[in-house]
Amino acid sequence: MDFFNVVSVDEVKKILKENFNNLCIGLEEVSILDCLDRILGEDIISDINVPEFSRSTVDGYAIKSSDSHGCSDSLPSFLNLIGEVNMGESADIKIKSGQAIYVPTGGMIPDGADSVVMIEHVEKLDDTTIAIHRPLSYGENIVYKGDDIKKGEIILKKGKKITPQDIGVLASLGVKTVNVYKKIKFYIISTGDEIIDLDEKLKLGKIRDINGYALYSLIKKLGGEIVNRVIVKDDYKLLREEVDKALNISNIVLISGGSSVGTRDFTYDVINSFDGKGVLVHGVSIKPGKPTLIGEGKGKVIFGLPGHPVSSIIVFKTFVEYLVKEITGMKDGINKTKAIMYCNVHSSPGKETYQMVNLNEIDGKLYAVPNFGKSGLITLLSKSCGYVIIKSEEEGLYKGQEVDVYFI
Ligand SMILES: Nc1nc2c(c(=O)[nH]1)N[C@H]1C(S)=C(S)[C@@H](COP(=O)(O)OP(=O)(O)OC[C@H]3O[C@@H](n4cnc5c(N)ncnc54)[C@H](O)[C@@H]3O)O[C@H]1N2
Ligand code: MOO
Repeated sequence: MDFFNVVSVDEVKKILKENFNNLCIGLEEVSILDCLDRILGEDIISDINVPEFSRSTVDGYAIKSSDSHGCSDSLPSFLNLIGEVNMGESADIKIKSGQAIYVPTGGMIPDGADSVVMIEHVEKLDDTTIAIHRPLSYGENIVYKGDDIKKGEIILKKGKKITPQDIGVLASLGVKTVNVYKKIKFYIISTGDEIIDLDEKLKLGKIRDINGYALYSLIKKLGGEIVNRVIVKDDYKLLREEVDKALNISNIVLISGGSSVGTRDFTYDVINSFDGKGVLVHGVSIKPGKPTLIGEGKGKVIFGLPGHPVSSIIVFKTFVEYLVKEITGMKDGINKTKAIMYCNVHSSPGKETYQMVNLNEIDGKLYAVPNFGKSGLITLLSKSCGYVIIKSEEEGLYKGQEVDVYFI
């Protein structure tokens, strides 16, 4: 007998996409100094070329490269030095064949020049004559106008998680503020008569709130905002009151514990008690994490995460992160690596199994070494760097098989 109406991981993702993809969180304008790790809410299109003028990458003499062709130590090219370009100023001087102009690193390349010979490769014979001993190719030591960024180019795409180097790009364009997605507001509720907070005295039968703190940190890492973190007793009325409050001030409510079908598991009934679609998912063919609940109330998302710490974290990573990425179009780069299975691992067919692993480098090859343990043990995760996913139709993974290791 099964009290759950179990659906697959892919079905859950489909349900999330269909029901919450349009969850409106809106955009806000922030200074580029405050936009690190935020999700860009607009394409950034350059309205200038960067650089706006061709620049020298060395201290040297701007010349026509053809004037250096064929020269050597024994047969130098002699050029007429006609002036210099000042840093930060326009080079309103033009060179012809047989002429050279001094240019500092970053200085503007004068019209007519197509290369810069470094001062170490030049012999200055007098104030108006230099000798070049090695030939230069066309474009040598020059960054051309628009080489970095072209006018009209989409240089940063909507959905990108903004990095320090992106902020450098924005500065190069003279962009002072950008539109980013507002931080998704999360409300974390840990339920259970046995759960106590860190400052309470630990008595037999009680355990500390692990999930509240781990979820708090996962949300921060994901770029969300935590509006509140509370512990609520196993009491329908108290839990309903707290969720009601949460739905009014957050976008996503996370309730950990009480998601199963025990006599003191109230999350299911609480989710169904609000205006809205109520429970959409109760039970996922995933291990750990089977008793997961997902629902909608007052237009907001409610996740009932299983109480066991490993399960709640895996479910967060699998579904909450997925939803946040769907809503914001967030692309945050590579979060996995290829490795070789160190040994055989069995799974529970019919369930997508998340097997914790560590990465070990042996003879230059990266191995995924499994860590075994129960989903109630938080150290199973802290001792692991990630997990491998065994699909529900597979019976396990084989020693030597190539796998993807997802970082936690
Ligand atoms: N009859 C069945 N019982 C259970 C099933 C099942 O299929 N049939 N599934 C088991 C699985 S798998 C899990 S996971 C748990 C999930 O149950 P709940 O979500 O209702 O969680 P609780 O019963 O409240 O707690 C489970 C466990 O986790 C500890 N816990 C809860 N919250 C926290 C927290 N914030 N920090 C640290 N630890 C927490 C709690 O003390 C329990 O030990 O259901 C199984 N049962
Ligand atoms: O699935 Mo439970 O979530 O194994 O511990």
